[in-house]
Amino acid sequence: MHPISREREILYTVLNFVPAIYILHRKVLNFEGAIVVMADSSGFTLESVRKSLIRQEDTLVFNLIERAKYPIVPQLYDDGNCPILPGSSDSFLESFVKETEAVQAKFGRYQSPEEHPFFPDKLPESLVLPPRTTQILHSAAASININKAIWDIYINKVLPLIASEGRDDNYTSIAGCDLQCLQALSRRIHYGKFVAEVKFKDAPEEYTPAIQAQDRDALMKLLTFESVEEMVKKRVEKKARVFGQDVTLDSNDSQGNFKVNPSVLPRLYGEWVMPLTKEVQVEYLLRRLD
Ligand SMILES: C=C(O[C@@H]1C=C(C(=O)O)C=C[C@H]1O)C(=O)O
Repeated sequence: MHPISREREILYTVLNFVPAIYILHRKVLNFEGAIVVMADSSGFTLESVRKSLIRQEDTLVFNLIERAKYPIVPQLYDDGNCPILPGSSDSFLESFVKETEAVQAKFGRYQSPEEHPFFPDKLPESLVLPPRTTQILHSAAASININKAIWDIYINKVLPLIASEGRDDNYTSIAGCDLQCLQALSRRIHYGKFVAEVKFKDAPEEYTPAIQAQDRDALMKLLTFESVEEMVKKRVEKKARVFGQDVTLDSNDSQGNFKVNPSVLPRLYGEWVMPLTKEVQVEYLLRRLD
């Protein structure tokens, strides 16, 4: 055995303590969970928030188009009934999402206040240092996660609108598409926290009495803009037409063939995405003065 030098010994001792120093640093500075932060609050306006929601429409429409390539394969969604996942009481998709979230948690995904896990229990600690950002949201934002409802709606209502039952052995590719859709829906709907914060900041005198009275209906009325919602529905239908057409070198593309029926999009937004976004807004506002 080579005798190790005094310098090396010191170095090894320090390295041994690195994980402990890191954890201590996170606890002391209260970075645990890194809930409510953003790069810079100066550009945080209702306009910038709406711009983000518009860009997120593109993501969601593209992800639905990708998912529509595949059928609905029941073995992916039935608990404990997956022929290639013996011994698991979860469905293939649940297992896939849990394991993927664990990896992404380690790489800091849930340090972002825009991201919410579907299976928050027992997620591993992040290995990544939290970003150095400014706090935008009230700390109560961290307690709002409606992914259970989003999961149920996606599997039971949305999927049947864009695909039908069939056989396909590409389980992992299909589950990957499902995860993309679920994450895009979750990000869009929970973005309601930012919408609510900017609306509150713009008019605290209007929102405060309704918050103090814990009046959900009054809050819902204050934050709803029907004309904006109508525009959103028209725009997402158009996006499904434009993004989902068959592109050829002929002059008249598509001929009415779309990868996702464009009428699904206004329905998705009108029945689920916007109502849930508003639900998140109300939940956030109810806690805004805690
Ligand atoms: C997001 C907003 O708040 C509400 C929710 C909307 C949505 O989810 O797209 C649209 C209009 C509002 O009724 C907004 O005002 O932009």
